[in-house]
Amino acid sequence: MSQIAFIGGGNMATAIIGGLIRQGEVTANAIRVSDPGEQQRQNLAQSFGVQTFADNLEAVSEADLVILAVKPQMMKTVLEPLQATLSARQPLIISIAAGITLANLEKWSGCRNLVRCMPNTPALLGVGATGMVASEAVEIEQRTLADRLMQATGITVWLKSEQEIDAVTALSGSGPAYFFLLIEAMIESGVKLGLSEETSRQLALQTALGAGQMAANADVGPAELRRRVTSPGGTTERAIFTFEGAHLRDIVDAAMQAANDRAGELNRLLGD
Ligand SMILES: NC(=O)C1=CN([C@@H]2O[C@H](COP(=O)(O)OP(=O)(O)OC[C@H]3O[C@@H](n4cnc5c(N)ncnc54)[C@H](OP(=O)(O)O)[C@@H]3O)[C@@H](O)[C@H]2O)C=CC1
Ligand SMILES: O=C(O)[C@@H]1CCC=N1
Repeated sequence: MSQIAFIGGGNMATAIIGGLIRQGEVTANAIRVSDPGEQQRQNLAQSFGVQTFADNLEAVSEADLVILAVKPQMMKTVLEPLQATLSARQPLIISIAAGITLANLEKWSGCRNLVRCMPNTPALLGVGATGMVASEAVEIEQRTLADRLMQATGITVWLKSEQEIDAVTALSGSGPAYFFLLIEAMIESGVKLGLSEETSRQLALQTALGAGQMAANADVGPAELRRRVTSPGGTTERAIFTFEGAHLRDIVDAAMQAANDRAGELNRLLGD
């Protein structure tokens, strides 16, 4: 592959570029990033040695693969001025934007070879999770290429249909924030119970890490792992009873439904 262009050099682009370079999947001089922020461009150039541009057209002009990493609300505005160049070159396009459908991406870019991905921020550490779906025109070699690129940031899962990607956004795309919220709340409660901020933070973070690693590596499911912590008549039982009494599962369900619905709205807001 000769050149990869990133349109938008923010949080997720940085995470993916970091993964690609760390894994040796792509060399820095094959990566071109466009972003309006001068500071952002400088940071990317300094951290990774990639080529940066203020002008999107310059970034995509020689690219065989274009990764769209701007906010969903910007997508139409960003793609329409690039349409003539993109439709003439027909690069593989990978969009990581929440909500924006393959149909709209095709309409605005003039490209048929499209992959929609939903990564998440742990991609920064190589432990990301990405859901993926491709348009019908995408050839097997292009699917393999997209898969290899995203695997540089963690695991990939190919979805049965595009309809599933909003659910992936609600689960793993936004999901890190749910766990961070729980960690924040646990730290605050630890302090209320008399621990120092530092002790509470240290213990909450290590507990999150340990629980995540156990859940990922155990040969039993999370319900059984929870049961093993919960001594009959003990402390965990009281805490879980409190969570269930406050309908934690319904709260999680409502939150994920809201995230899923918002993904659809982000696409509809941009209209045709
Ligand atoms: N953050 C996350 O956890 C995840 C995000 N995503 C998706 O990734 C995409 C990017 O999100 P994220 O990285 O968080 O957002 P960021 O705001 O960090 O990155 C977007 C970047 O695009 C730049 N930008 C704005 N306008 C243009 C333009 N016209 N041309 C080129 N670049 C432009 C922004 O610059 P400036 O800031 O100056 O406007 C910014 O640096 C979104 O579509 C989001 O849905 C997907 C999965 C997870
Ligand atoms: O909040 C958002 O819209 C993006 C998509 C998934 C995570 N962050």
